[in-house]
Amino acid sequence: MVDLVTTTPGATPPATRPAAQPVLAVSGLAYAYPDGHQALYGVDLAVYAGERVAMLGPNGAGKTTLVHHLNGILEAGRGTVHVDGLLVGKPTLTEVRRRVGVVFQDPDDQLFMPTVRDDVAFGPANLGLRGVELTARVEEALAAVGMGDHADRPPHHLSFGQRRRVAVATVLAMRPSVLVLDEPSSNLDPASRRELAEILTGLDVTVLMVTHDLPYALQLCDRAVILDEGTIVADGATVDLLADADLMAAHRLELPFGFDPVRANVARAG
Ligand SMILES: Nc1ncnc2c1ncn2[C@@H]1O[C@H](COP(=O)(O)OP(=O)(O)OP(=O)(O)O)[C@@H](O)[C@H]1O
Repeated sequence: MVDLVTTTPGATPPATRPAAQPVLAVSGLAYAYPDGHQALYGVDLAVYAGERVAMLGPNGAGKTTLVHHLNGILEAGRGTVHVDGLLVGKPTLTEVRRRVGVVFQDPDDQLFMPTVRDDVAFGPANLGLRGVELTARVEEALAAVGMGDHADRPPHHLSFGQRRRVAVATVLAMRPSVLVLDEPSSNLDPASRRELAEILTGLDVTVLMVTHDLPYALQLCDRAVILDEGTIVADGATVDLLADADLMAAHRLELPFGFDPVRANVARAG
């Protein structure tokens, strides 16, 4: 993108300088499935570098439909999606899919090679990486999710939680601009859930996380949006959204019994 503001080297940028470009910019996005079902009605969302944003919403709200637009699995009916300023569409699909790493709910949708190493190498090898460069990329991604010791195992010999971590590594190996996670805590036992949270908070990557696990959203994401009936109905600090009982009830969002988001947020910050 061309920066139209010129500055003297070393000088403070003028106040008129445009705000940072969002990593992910969704504008007026609407989509109807081929059977005519309207799943999205004009979604606007901007996610900035370094943010971790939770996307909340009841069943059928349109969350998965929205995610499928972020890397071009679905084509926008109306509106646009930009990734790093790049318009998502047929001409940009390869680059968009490198920049938007989607980790699906079921790791078995993502792992299909004989070994963990082969699975993690698959994406970067398709980008043309070979030899030591490819090996280094795979090792870096596996180390990031604590699976370096499992590189030569067949993915189907791993536990579900381990397979989910490898699925995250397959995406990290592409060095994406944004990591999109669909229900990352589903089917994990409490220890695996906690370990994945530690991994995700330790990564230096922008995250958009779709989840029904509201405590997990609070633990991992300072900001949350609520999508309902195909539109974004709230966007703000996760703790504020979760503490708004009327908002939560209006969108069929329920906290676990006894969970106090304000207290949990204080404990998290401390
Ligand atoms: N292939 C399809 N054809 C027609 N309608 C669909 C299709 N897939 C999803 N829908 C409809 O689009 C709407 C949004 O579905 P979507 O899967 O995006 O919701 P969601 O928020 O991800 O739900 P959940 O929390 O249950 O995963 C729903 O009403 C759903 O029935």
